Amino acid sequence: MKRVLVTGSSGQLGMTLQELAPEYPEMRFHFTDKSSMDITRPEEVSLVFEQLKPDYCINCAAYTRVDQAEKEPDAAYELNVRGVKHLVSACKESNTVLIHISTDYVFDGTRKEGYGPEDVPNPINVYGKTKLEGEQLIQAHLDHYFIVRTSWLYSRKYGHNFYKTILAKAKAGEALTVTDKERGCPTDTVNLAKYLLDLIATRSAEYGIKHFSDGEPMTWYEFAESILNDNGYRDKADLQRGENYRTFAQRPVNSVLI
Ligand SMILES: NC(=O)C1=CN([C@@H]2O[C@H](COP(=O)(O)OP(=O)(O)OC[C@H]3O[C@@H](n4cnc5c(N)ncnc54)[C@H](OP(=O)(O)O)[C@@H]3O)[C@@H](O)[C@H]2O)C=CC1
Ligand SMILES: Cc1cn([C@H]2C[C@H](O)[C@@H](COP(=O)(O)OP(=O)(O)O[C@H]3O[C@@H](C)C(=O)[C@@H](O)[C@H]3O)O2)c(=O)[nH]c1=O
Repeated sequence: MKRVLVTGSSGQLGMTLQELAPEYPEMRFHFTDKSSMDITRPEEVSLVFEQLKPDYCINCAAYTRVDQAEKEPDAAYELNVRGVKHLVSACKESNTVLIHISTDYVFDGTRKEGYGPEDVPNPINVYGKTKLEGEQLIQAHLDHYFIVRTSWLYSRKYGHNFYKTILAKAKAGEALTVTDKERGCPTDTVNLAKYLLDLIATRSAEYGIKHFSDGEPMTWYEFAESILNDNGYRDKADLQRGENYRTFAQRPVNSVLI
């Protein structure tokens, strides 16, 4: 029986893992959120690790507000770098395999082709910079880890994401203007969660950096179109291509993961 500790369990990926957990009876899960294990508090992290002695820790806790991170970089750093540092120390102490989730936004997006795990990151916004620093800490201090970079993550059910924003706006009858200048691969949290749990179940993958997405490159505009189509709103909604939507952070033009 593998003991699996999950952090940030009330986020969209964490909630999806909770939903899928019964399908993996060979694992004993311990789901934590900010109130039961705040990853920025080293003493809380140590205590949970000492009590649980997890074989694996899936880190779903993160600062994910890309625009807001430009205004409060320290808050993003606290969670995505310092929080990760505390997890790294605890994993080292308890001999726990860390499964950490990272992002396509570690790349600058200037390549024409997709980005593979060996490509050199060069983040262009605060969120991406803090996520890259988190990755680097893990690589520097742990031998037994998976850094799984994913992209354009969405859950139809849980949390805040582009999918739910677009659908809510369409349902409210709001006009939608969506950029077609950025390209990436949307990823359903259900598919990512299965990939992560299968890493544990099969124990066949080599440690290191992995890329996981649903593998279908598109622009945000095309993603909005497909969301509306899937939900029967394509004809009813007013969807335009355009750059009117106000953002603070720069985003990679091409962040397709391969
Ligand atoms: N969303 C996306 O499009 C993408 C996400 N990723 C990565 O995937 C991972 C999961 O993302 P996602 O599920 O979307 O993120 P969410 O923002 O949905 O969830 C993050 C969770 O972390 C929790 N959290 C915040 N502060 C702390 C803390 N101090 N200690 C413990 N938990 C805390 C949040 O709780 P609360 O809400 O109470 O603050 C929230 O439940 C992240 O590493 C993210 O960087 C990668 C690519 C794309
Ligand atoms: C909602 C909306 C967004 N946009 C644009 C803004 C931006 O360029 C792009 C995506 O918008 P969002 O702000 O919803 O998504 P964003 O927060 O950039 O999503 C990112 O989140 C982090 C956590 C990741 O790790 C990334 O993989 C990626 O999923 O679409 C529009 O043009 N119109 C709209 O109505």
